[in-house]
Amino acid sequence: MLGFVFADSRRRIELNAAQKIARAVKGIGKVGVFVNAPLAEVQEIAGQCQLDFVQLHGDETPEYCRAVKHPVIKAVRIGSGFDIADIEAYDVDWVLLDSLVPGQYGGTGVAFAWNDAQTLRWRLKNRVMVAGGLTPENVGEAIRILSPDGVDVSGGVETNGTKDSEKIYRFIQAVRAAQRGGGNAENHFS
Ligand SMILES: O=C(O)c1ccccc1NCC(=O)[C@H](O)[C@H](O)COP(=O)(O)O
Repeated sequence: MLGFVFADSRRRIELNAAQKIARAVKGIGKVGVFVNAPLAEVQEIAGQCQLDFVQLHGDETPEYCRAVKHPVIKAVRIGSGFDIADIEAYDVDWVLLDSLVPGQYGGTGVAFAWNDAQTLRWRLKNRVMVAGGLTPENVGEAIRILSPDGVDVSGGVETNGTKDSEKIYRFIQAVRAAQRGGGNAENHFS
């Protein structure tokens, strides 16, 4: 999947540019990343860019997620003291486990303690994606520990703030090697 960040971020993409890329891309799931955006705005952009998924990284409630007309990837931030029941309340297609860094909603470049999230991972009925500080070097270990259905990477495949095709290639190779070792993760870049 390919992610378009519409949230406040150095990676934010303008709507026109996202539409052009979305039209050109075939055979890859298109994901829009939002943080606490008004529902109407999310629906409008999702329609205009023909998004396959809406990825919500803010404080969106389970009710908000249910109201979204597109399949939802709900990011939850894993730090000390998270409540599994709160996360289980999300009846969404995917739950994305990301890192808790105060003041940041995503794209932190920080990994969370994968071992501490194993119970959560296996309690969730949703498909599970893992994010946060993944790199070509560590993604295999994250897959080995959590057996996610997908992985999501941003900063770990960048050089000087720009996506780096060589790192993306190595990341995919590392995911495939981990899949051969028993994991089943897909790739997702934003
Ligand atoms: O990437 C951003 O700048 C961003 C900003 C605000 C909300 C979400 C954002 N990204 C969402 C993602 O899906 C990232 O890929 C994910 O958080 C992992 O990022 P990283 O730790 O850099 O791999």
